[in-house]
Amino acid sequence: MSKQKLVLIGNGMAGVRAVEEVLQLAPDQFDITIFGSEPYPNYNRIELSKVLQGDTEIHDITLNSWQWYEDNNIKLYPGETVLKIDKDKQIVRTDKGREAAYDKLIIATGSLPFMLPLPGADKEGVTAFRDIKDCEKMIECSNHYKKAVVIGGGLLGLEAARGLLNLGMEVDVVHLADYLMERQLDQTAGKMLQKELEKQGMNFLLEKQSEEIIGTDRVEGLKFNDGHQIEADLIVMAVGIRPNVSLAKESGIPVNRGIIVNDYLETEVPNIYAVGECAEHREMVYGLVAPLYQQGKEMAKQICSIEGDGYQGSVLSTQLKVSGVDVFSTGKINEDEHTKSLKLFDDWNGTYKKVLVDKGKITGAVLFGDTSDGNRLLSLINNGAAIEEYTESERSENSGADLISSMPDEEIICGCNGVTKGTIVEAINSQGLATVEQVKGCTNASRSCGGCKSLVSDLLEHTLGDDYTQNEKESICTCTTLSRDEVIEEIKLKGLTHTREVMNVLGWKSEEGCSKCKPALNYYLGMLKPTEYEDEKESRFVNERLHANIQNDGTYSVVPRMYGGVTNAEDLRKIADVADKYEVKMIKVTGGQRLDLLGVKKQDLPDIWSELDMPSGSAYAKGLRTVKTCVGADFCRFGTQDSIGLGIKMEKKFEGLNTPHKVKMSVSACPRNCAEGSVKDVGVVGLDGEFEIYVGGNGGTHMRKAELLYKVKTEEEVLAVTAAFLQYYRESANYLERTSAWVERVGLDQIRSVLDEKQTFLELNARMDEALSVVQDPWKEAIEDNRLLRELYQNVKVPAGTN
Ligand SMILES: Cc1cc2nc3c(=O)[nH]c(=O)nc-3n(C[C@H](O)[C@H](O)[C@H](O)COP(=O)(O)OP(=O)(O)OC[C@H]3O[C@@H](n4cnc5c(N)ncnc54)[C@H](O)[C@@H]3O)c2cc1C
Ligand SMILES: NC(=O)c1ccc[n+]([C@@H]2O[C@H](COP(=O)([O-])OP(=O)(O)OC[C@H]3O[C@@H](n4cnc5c(N)ncnc54)[C@H](O)[C@@H]3O)[C@@H](O)[C@H]2O)c1
Ligand code: SF4
Ligand code: FES
Repeated sequence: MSKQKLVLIGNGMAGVRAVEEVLQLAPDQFDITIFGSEPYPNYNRIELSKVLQGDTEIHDITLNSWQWYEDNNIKLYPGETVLKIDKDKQIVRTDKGREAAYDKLIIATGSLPFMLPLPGADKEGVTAFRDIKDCEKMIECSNHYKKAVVIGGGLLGLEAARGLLNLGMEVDVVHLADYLMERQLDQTAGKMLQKELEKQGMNFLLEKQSEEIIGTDRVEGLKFNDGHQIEADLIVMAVGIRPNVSLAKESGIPVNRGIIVNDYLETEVPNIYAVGECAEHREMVYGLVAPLYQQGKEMAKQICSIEGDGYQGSVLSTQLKVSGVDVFSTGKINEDEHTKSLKLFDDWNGTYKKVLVDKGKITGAVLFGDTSDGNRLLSLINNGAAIEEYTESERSENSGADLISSMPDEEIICGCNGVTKGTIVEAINSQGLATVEQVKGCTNASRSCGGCKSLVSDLLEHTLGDDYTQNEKESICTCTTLSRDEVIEEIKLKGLTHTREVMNVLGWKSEEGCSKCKPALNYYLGMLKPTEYEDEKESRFVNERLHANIQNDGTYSVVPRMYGGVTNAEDLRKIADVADKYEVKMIKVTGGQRLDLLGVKKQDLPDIWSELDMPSGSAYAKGLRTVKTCVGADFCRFGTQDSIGLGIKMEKKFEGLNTPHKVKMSVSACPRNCAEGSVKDVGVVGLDGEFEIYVGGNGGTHMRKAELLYKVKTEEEVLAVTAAFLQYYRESANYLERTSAWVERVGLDQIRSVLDEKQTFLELNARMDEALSVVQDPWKEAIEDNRLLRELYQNVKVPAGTN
């Protein structure tokens, strides 16, 4: 029998999850086709907040890889929009002129951000916050501008505001109501939240009605209806969303606020279903994933002709994803004439709890400061529990393992995916799961907002007991269940030599690997066998492949090496000549004391490197970037040491070294520390007759002050300690883990105990020397190798004199 054709319009979170449900129920029943306007595979929209806040990167938020579509024989048309549904012929038509016939059609077109129709809203610098494109726009803007205004003090607006603060912008939040998140919180919690966020640096303008966006081409300010106005370089509108129903409406499918569906997510047109934010069920339209995933589950049963109870509507719960602030609300949030409430307000500790009760039953809750009871209250509401069930057990006093052990099996651990304690424990026991990542793969718990990760971890600990710590590991990516340590062990044991071989032999789920594991494996293989391993350039991130940082306008930056931040007339002349000849847009002195040629065209890169005839400054590399130096004893009256000389020696020694993440160093010649050693991976500070070596500092988003590792007497000792420290870091850190995170995780005592062992110290130095023995200047290597040039820089002229 030929398969039925299932077509999905909208390659987003709700639609693709529904397809996953269908595949689970009936893997062979359908030929599946998916159309998605966005040019990506299905990604975790929720994590855009974390991308903006700097906690994760865009390439890490994919939910279903390209490979997943292939593995499930799904025809995916990314970047293709369905314009018409012909419900009589059962065909959809796209903007690329494609037609696809369906037996069953799912509409999952999501929502559109609501943009206030203010005069000036079309100016450059005004954006929504809905997709990857918006997120990139804000990140890009933060590189050039200072002042951000977020309109809307709801969940989205506050998460955007936190992200923009992290990106170094000043942030005003403009809100219509008299307290924040008035749709999710009561006034007490809303005001507590405001205080907390003000402490974090946000500025609030409440009860403000925006009237006009000011500026010429680009936004310059925002004006209110009371005449007051504020400056703005960026305006983010986060004032709610509207179901994206135009396609359905124009195709004659009945629509109210959303596309009208019954309990089985069927529209009024035969064989057409709607799910997600575009669907309206019992007059409700939802904007959170938990209800959308419940809808998908019920719809999948119906599509696969499996009897089910149908979707009955959802009790909502929300949690703000801003670090340092715990807020939770569920169900009803404000009292009325039918409700009574239990309230606990602790001004001293900054916690607030309100539980609403209607006819003896719990109907809602608002929690601030301590949200550990959140999921339990949600479960109690869902089960129609009486308030006594909550008050009689004082579980919120407990934490971690105690909290977990007192939970009944039916309590929800992951609100987004509706996964209970019982389901997770069953999966851990029956499938031998040992990590949060594996629980996620098996049950979906923690796959969406990630807010339940610590509960899942507690549950693993509770279920596995002593085995947990031994087993706890995070797999290096979703292509494998193996952790970094296990992969490295297997590479050594089995003598594996190439990334492909590692993936094959170790049973990678995806033959090609992914953007997370490929560069990591390439690094680990190179680190383990520096003299034998041939770097797989295609596995590296684009900047490292091209040896230049790509800029927001598609041009590149060129940073030649200037050891210790010292230059001379000859090098400056070459830089000036190149800048003139290739019309370099800007020459900028970097924070690491280098000269950065900005705005270089890709095809000019090899010529520029050739004409500069200077080594690469590795400003793009996961390796040593710069050694910043102060002027030191030769010129400064406070200087006790030759900081420049030592800095140059360090840079010459470690240049070109591959490390798990970028490494920045500095040398200052006295404790005034002008080269800022406290925020460097390695910061050397000269004292009279000795040097202090500080490690693990970071001046970026995750600020960390470096810690004193050792005091030593000579420059040779500085070089040897730095080599041992960096080699230990190279060998034991996870790929993409900065020294700051690694030192924090491993602990300085452990690092010292390794380096204190004389033999180990010498061995680390020897392995470092081996790694350094194969280092080549990447620019020189590229311009001397025609094949490499053609492969990497297509359309590039090959400089004269190369082979
Ligand atoms: C920054 C941010 C943070 C969030 N945080 C949370 C959170 O913490 N918790 C939570 O529960 N929810 C959160 N949400 C909401 C959650 O992401 C959404 O509820 C969810 O993504 C909705 O899924 P959906 O599939 O209905 O819509 P979407 O994910 O928007 O997917 C719809 C897709 O359909 C495509 N499309 C539309 N029309 C067509 C067409 N004609 N042809 C082809 N393709 C089309 C769109 O381009 C889009 O890719 C957040 C949202 C944002 C923006
Ligand atoms: N952590 C989470 O769960 C999370 C995070 C982000 C987004 N989301 C979801 O994304 C969707 C969009 O979020 P949202 O915050 O935009 O929607 P929202 O409707 O929850 O909040 C919008 C806020 O903007 C305010 N507002 C409306 N008009 C305004 C105006 N003219 N000036 C100033 N303020 C105005 C409203 O008072 C409201 O508080 C929602 O469905 C939300 O649930 C959820
Ligand atoms: S760190 Fe000390 S020696 Fe170096 S420039 Fe500053 S004051 Fe002078
Ligand atoms: S609660 Fe959001 S992923 Fe579990």
